[in-house]
Amino acid sequence: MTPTVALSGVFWGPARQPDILHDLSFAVAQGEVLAICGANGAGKSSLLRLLYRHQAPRKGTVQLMGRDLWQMKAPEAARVVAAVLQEQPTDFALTARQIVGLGRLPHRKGFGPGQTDTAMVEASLRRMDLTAFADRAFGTLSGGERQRVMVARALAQEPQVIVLDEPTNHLDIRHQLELLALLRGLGLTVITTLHDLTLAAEFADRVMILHQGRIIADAPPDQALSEAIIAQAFNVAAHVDRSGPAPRFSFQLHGH
Ligand SMILES: Nc1ncnc2c1ncn2[C@@H]1O[C@H](COP(=O)(O)OP(=O)(O)OP(=O)(O)O)[C@@H](O)[C@H]1O
Repeated sequence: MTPTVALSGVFWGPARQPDILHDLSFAVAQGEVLAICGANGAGKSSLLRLLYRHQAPRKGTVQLMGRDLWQMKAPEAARVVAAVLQEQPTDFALTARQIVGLGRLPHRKGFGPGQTDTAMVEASLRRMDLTAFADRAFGTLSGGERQRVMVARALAQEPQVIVLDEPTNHLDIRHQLELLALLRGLGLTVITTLHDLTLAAEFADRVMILHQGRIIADAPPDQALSEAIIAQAFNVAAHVDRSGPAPRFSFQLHGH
């Protein structure tokens, strides 16, 4: 089966500067949940930007559903891949419902929203437990509520792939677990960065570890999140206790 997302020999760097991402090759199957972990500056957000067609690779190819992402027009790519990002470049005066409605733009044919658009927006609001906040201005919502609006907007986009940058930031424990369970339950291909290794271990089918722009592990969580790999990626001494139902990670600075 054609993978949903496939990168082959991808290099990327800012204009006139050296490469930041080096020779990335991997494929993600339909419905797979991939967590990308790594230290600050490892290249996680840069990699995500290649997946939602924000920046083109310097070398190599990024394919969606077997097609080169850069051969697609932007709205076509937006019908396949939705992104939930840290920065929220939205008008704070818009209501939550209006922001979720922006997710329908790649699907709209006529001028105004049709019945399907309205139904999708309402379903996405309900799914993210946002019905009570639907008419509030985005700027008046808490950080966690805003994050849920951004996820609802991505759901309204009806994508096949959802790309998320640290989606659990700002969320309390219950909403973190709920969001990750919901993402798993969608049956979509999910590619997300996660700083929390415990959440990555519990939630992802596969964990990719980036270190200085290179993939140093790409495997099921118990293999990718080994003490040796964590030590290399984060420059700390790591201990993984696998005696319980879920792995427990503890860390120490070297020499302490
Ligand atoms: N447009 C750019 N111009 C210059 N440097 C950039 C640019 N984009 C990214 N970088 C640099 O590339 C490196 C990787 O950045 P990136 O944001 O991808 O890391 P990250 O793994 O997401 O980090 P964090 O965990 O801190 O969010 C960093 O050193 C960053 O400063």
